[in-house]
Amino acid sequence: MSLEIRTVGDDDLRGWAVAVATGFLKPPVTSDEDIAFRRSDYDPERTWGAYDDGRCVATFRSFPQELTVVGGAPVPTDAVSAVTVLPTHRRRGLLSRMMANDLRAAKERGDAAATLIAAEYPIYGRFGFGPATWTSAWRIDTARAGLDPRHAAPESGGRIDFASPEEVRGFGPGLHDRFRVQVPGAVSRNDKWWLRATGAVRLAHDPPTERHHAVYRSPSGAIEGLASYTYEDRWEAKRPDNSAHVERLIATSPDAERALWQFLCSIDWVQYVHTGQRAPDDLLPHFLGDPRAAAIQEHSDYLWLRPLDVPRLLEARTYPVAGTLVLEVEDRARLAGGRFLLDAGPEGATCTPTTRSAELSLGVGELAELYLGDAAAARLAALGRVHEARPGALATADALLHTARRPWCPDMF
Ligand SMILES: CC(=O)SCCNC(=O)CCNC(=O)[C@H](O)C(C)(C)COP(=O)(O)OP(=O)(O)OC[C@H]1O[C@@H](n2cnc3c(N)ncnc32)[C@H](O)[C@@H]1OP(=O)(O)O
Repeated sequence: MSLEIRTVGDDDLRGWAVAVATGFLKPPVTSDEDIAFRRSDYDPERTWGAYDDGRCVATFRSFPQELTVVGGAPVPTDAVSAVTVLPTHRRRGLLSRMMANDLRAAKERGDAAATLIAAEYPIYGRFGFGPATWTSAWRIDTARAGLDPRHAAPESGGRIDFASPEEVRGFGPGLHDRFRVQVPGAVSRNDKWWLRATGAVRLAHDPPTERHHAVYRSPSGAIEGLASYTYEDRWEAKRPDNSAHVERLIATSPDAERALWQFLCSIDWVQYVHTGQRAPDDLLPHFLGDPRAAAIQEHSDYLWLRPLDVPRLLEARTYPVAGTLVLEVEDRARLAGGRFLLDAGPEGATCTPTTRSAELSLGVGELAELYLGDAAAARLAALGRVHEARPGALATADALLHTARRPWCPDMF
C-alpha cells in the first residue's frame, strides 16, 4: 500500500472535504457552496491529506490565529482543525505524522503555540498539548429563575434590539475585538467566521436553522453585547415547552451580560434556556433570582494549548506580583523544552534560558495548563505531574500564574 502525506491541492479539495465528513461521522457528501467557501478560506501550505492510491484517507489543517493571554495581549498561534483519519486507516501513525509536520512548520514560522479543541481527551497530550481552558454549559429553568418578564428591560438603562445578519456582520467584528482583549483564552475570528456564523455561507453539514441575534446597547448607545440563539419549537398538551439554544453570547461589560441573560430568560413561551459553552466561573447563575435555576449540563476541558516558544509565551502575559522561578520544561518532540529563568512582576517579565538549578520541573503540556491561569501548580504536583525541586517554588508559581477569573475560549474551530 502506498501511503503519502502531502499538502492538498485545489483539485483535491472535494475528496478532502468528503474525507473530513466521513471521519466526523457525517454523510460522505459535500456541496458546491462548501467547496467554494473552503477554496476561499484554505491555505494550501497548511492543509494536509494522507493519500492511499490517490484516495484521501486522512485530513488535517491549520490556520493563523491570535490567542488572548493573561493581561490582554494577543499571541500568534497555529490553530489546528479538521483532524480525521478514516476508520480504515486508523492507528498506523497518520495523525502523528501530520501533527509533527504541522508543529515543525508552526515553530519555524514563529508561532508561540498551537491550539485546538480536542474531540476526545486522550488524543493530544502525547503531542505536547494540555487543556488550558475549561467550559461549562447550563440549562436554565426560566420559571425558577425568579425573573419578572414585566421588568425584563435592562436595569442599566441600556436597551436590547434584534439585529439582522447583515448588521451583525457590520458591528460584530469590532465588538468581538473589544471582547477578546478582556478574556484570556479567547481567540480571533476572521471574516469567514462571521459569514458562517450569520448564515451567509453554509457548509454541507452546518445546521439549516437561522439564528436570532439580540444586541445590547449601553445608555450611551455603545454596542456592548450580542447573543445569537435558536429556538426549539415544542408544545405539549397546549402548553409551550420551548427551549432557546444560545450559540454564543459575548459581552464587554457585566451590565450587557446581565441584560442579555435576563432578556433570554424572560421570553414568553421559553421554558428552558440552554446556555452553550460558557466559562466555568461564568457570572450567569448569579444574575438569576435563584442561581439553582441554572443546572450544569456539561463540564469539560475545552481549548488545548501546545507551547512552541516558552520565553515568548511567558513574556507576553502579565503577573500580579513579583517573583522569579527556574522552570525545567520537558518536551519529547524537542520543540520548546529547556531550562528557563522567569523574572516577572507587575511591570513586565523576562524569560531566558539559564544554567541555574531547576526549581520546578514539568512537561510542556503541564505548562500549557498553567499558562492561562487556570490550573494550579500545587494541584498538578499533588497529581505527580509537576515536581518541586526548591521548597516554595509551587507557591511562587501559583502566585505568579494563577488568575482570579478563569480563562475562557467561547469558540469552536
Ligand atoms: C482538532 C480536531 O480536529 S479534533 C478531531 C479529532 N478527530 C476525531 O476524533 C475523528 C475520529 N478519530 C480519528 O479520525 C482518528 O482516530 C484520530 C485522528 C483521532 C487519530 O488518528 P490515528 O492516525 O489513528 O492516530 P495515530 O495512529 O497517529 O495515533 C498515535 C497515538 O495516539 C493514540 N490515539 C489515537 N487516537 C486516539 C484516541 N481517539 N483515543 C486514544 N488514543 C488515541 C494511538 O493509539 C497512538 O498511540 P501510541 O503512540 O501509544 O501507539
